[in-house]
Amino acid sequence: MSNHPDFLHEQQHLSETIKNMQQIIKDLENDMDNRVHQINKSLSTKDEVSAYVHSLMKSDHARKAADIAQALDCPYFGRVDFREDGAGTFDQYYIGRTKVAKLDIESVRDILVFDWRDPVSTIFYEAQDGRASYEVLGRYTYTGDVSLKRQYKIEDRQLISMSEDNILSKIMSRQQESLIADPFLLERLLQGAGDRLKDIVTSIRSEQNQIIREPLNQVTIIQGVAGSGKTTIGLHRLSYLLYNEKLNPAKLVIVAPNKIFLDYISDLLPEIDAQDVNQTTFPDMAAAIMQLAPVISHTAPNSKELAAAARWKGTPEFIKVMNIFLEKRLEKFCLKLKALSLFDNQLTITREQQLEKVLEGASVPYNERLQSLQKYIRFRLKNFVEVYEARYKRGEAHADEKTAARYAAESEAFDKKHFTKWPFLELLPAYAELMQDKAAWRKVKPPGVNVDILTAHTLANLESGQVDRDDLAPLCYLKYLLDGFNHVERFDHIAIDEGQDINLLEYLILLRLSRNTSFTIMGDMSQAIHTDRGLTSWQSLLKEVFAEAKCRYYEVNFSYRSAKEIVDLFNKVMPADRSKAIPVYEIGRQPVIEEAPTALTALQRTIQTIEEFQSLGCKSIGILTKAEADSHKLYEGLQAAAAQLANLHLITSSELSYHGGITVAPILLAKGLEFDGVIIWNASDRKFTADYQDAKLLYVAMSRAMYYLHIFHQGRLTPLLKG
Ligand SMILES: Nc1ncnc2c1ncn2[C@@H]1O[C@H](COP(=O)(O)OP(=O)(O)OP(=O)(O)O)[C@@H](O)[C@H]1O
Repeated sequence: MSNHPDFLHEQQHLSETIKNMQQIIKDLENDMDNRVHQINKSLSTKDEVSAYVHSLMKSDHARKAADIAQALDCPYFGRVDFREDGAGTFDQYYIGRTKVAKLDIESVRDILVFDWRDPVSTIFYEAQDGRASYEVLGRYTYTGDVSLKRQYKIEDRQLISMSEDNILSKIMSRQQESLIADPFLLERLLQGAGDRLKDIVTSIRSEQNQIIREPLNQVTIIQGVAGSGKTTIGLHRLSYLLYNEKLNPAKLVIVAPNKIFLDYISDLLPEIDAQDVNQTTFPDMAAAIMQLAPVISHTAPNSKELAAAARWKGTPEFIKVMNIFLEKRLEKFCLKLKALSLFDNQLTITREQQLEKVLEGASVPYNERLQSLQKYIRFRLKNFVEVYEARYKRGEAHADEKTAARYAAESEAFDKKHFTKWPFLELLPAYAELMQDKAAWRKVKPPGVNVDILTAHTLANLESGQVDRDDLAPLCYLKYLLDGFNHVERFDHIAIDEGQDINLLEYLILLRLSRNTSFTIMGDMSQAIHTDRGLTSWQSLLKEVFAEAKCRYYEVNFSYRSAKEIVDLFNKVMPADRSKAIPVYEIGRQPVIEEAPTALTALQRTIQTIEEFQSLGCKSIGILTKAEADSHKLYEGLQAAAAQLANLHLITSSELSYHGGITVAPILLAKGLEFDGVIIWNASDRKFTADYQDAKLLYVAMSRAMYYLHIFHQGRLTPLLKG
């Protein structure tokens, strides 16, 4: 560190860089001033000048100057020395959060600091064993030797420490050795959870870097164990794509599981220049697609039959029922079509002509087919009336004013009457009708689903003015079949977090919103804890939705969140065939499993454990329950029994923001979040049976903890934690 032989040299380099940066800021500002000066002469009015100045301030120069000024405190965090094969000397590349370059770049030396997203920076993240390569524009590859990879800690423009440790190879090869090989990574991992997710640009691992830099127009799937950095990598990937592909952030969207999660990632996005990317949840997206916002009932299915029905509603099989229903509707309409004869039989629109309009085009939405015929008929009528009027105005024989007026009235009357009974379909009534179309259901026969229960439940819901969460996907798809998606925005890239909880039908909808089948999907099949929705495997997604697409599948198994002691315990909960998480650091304190004989003792011990965690330095503590109702009760209990606990919050399905501090939450809603310490309220055998579903829930709960984990059980301990 400070006794490193190069420390002084690096200190000098840092102060020179800072001086140069200040000069660059001045140059950029002077350049802007000069331009204003020049333009002052050529623009005539004050308004024109101020409009120009305004646009200049928003220009690249102004943004660059602001970015560089912001980077002055810590211009870079790494350096890599690289010599391209065939070249004579090693070049030094300093890597930071923002590119710092002179106004006129003549050689690579004029770039003082490379942005972490620049192609060359990949060497810093991936250099191993003295060789590395990077690719530019997906076409040119540069390979060569790396003689040095250095990491710096710089604060307030001062070099605090530096290190040349390259960890990943050590982590991978270590078995019995110490887990911690990289002091910078360790320091970062021990910083604590804080209130929100943080950026990792200074410590991106090689395996993560590869995923971040995958090409844009493909489906990139990241399957990763709990805490492996999926969310973090996915969001850094968006930043990378925005920077390198020059995308418009408004054309990117993050689909997250809930609003709390969006709040949780909200600090990270501006840090990596991705704050303008759209952020949404599937229900919000669905409201925009459906152009209505029905009340969504959030109660989970209360019987096996309803759970099976809810699951089935998310499969592409449902589209078959919709298609049969709509085809029948269309057929009935077509059968009723008759030739039209108007204006003293001078205008005839044959049945064939009408059929041609209705059946034109392969994938035209149902309502659009009817509209297209309606437009055609209206056009023919209007055209006839206008031509007749023109004829009489020109004084042609057999055309007179009175008849022209009669024809105009006939046309108007026809228009008023003819279309009134046409079977245009509105979304919710159509969905209700579909539920009652027994013949369509008979044709499809959903396997393992009791159709009577499914349809009766859905109809009862619709009658009471609400729909289930699981109806959103079929409703969106029905909207697509009825009216198309022209009213909805298309995206250049869609990033989905907790992708295992999105079902196939939802994916098919998202696919229709994507311009180039460009997706980043992050998820963990071991965390698929919804009984009524989600994927059964990534393979099914690849086969049923992305069969035509270019796909890249990654598995990440290092767990950066939880200390080894916690990872070892949550690994045990999962069935043997599931990928195990590999820890990267340990803290020397085992998780505690403790019986609390009564709910009252559990409450008292929970309060003591919170205080103990706080005395150990925990800033964020999660107290997790299996059911949402238990969270409510516990929260009230804590408020009543421990008024001294400051910053205590309850997360519920209707809560929109995450506050940090002490959080009481049902496991389902704590998904994706992390805490310095976690208390599991009751891991008894009655709450968590040996069932796989319960194992996944417990796995999610335990893996929210970074350093400390305390598990209470009222009654016998769950078999999942025994032995
Ligand atoms: N390369 C890294 N350097 C430092 N910290 C990292 C790195 N990768 C991941 N982390 C940290 O690991 C923690 C877990 O990351 P993240 O929440 O993205 O994981 P996840 O796989 O999405 O988790 P889960 O599926 O359990 O919700 C975060 O605190 C993140 O900052």
